[in-house]
Amino acid sequence: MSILQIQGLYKKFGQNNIINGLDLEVKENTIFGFTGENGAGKTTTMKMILGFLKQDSGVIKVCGEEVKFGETKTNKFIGYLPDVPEYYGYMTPLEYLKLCGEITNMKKGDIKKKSEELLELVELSDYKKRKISKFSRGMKQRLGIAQALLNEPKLLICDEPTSALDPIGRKEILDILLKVKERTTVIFSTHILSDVERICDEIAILRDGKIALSGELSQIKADHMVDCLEVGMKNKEDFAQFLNIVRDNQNINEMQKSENTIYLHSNDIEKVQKDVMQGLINQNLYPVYIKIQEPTLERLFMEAIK
Ligand SMILES: Nc1ncnc2c1ncn2[C@@H]1O[C@H](COP(=O)(O)OP(=O)(O)OP(=O)(O)O)[C@@H](O)[C@H]1O
Repeated sequence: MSILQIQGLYKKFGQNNIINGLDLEVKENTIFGFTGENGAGKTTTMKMILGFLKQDSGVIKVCGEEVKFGETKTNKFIGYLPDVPEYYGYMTPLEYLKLCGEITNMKKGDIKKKSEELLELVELSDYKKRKISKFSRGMKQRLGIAQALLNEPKLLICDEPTSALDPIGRKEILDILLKVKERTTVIFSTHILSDVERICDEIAILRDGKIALSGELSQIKADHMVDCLEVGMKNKEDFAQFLNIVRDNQNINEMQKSENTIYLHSNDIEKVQKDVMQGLINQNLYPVYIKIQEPTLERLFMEAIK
């Protein structure tokens, strides 16, 4: 089932077409990486999904219900983590979550139970009675995730949750989002492609106000296989013997070597793969691995935004 559907979305600021015919679909229980260059319009799109900003035209549906600007009806399905969450620094996480629960009319008993459970999930249980003003940025982001999950949303929208964090803080957030996937769908906007590669099942790359590339990350990679076969050999001796197999292959355009690994480039990579396998069998040689290289997300991104 689709949690989010966007069709023909347009948004101008002055004379600038920021969102220009955007179509998007996010399936249930995925982590969806929404990426694009700085200023591509990611935050603008999210604000329209939340009904905070009015689109010029187009339809946005969350859990099948149409989003209407200024109305918060569809936001009952959504938990939102802004890029820089704001807090009352004098409060503790427990007090803050209690306040959020009361504002949204949760039952008293539920607030307490849910707060404890979520603080455990985001690994802040040991800090639940400390003042938020003393928290690091990463801890504030983690508390933001707990807050966004308080009402058990069907969709969690995170706007650049890792951008301002160091590698440890980033890993903590990514690990939490992976755990969160069991209970909700996550849209994760970022321009940090390695983060997308680490946790996202599906991606969309925004370019010129519309989607330049989207789909399952593994499928996109499979569709954009690089014309390069990578073969790893056990040791120098096997590597030298392997070189004799490929040295005179007319289908190989270029060879690169690194330690006991060789990269074979060709316009007919399947033919080279067959020749290499046959050669290995004939010579009774066993590679450590042999694979057609996958493109990196960075390469796909650069191609998509060209
Ligand atoms: N209220 C506004 N008025 C005028 N222009 C705006 C407004 N909000 C955003 N913009 C412009 O729209 C474009 C898209 O901005 P947006 O913040 O959506 O991009 P983004 O993809 O989230 O970028 P970043 O990764 O830098 O956060 C930018 O050029 C921005 O300056």
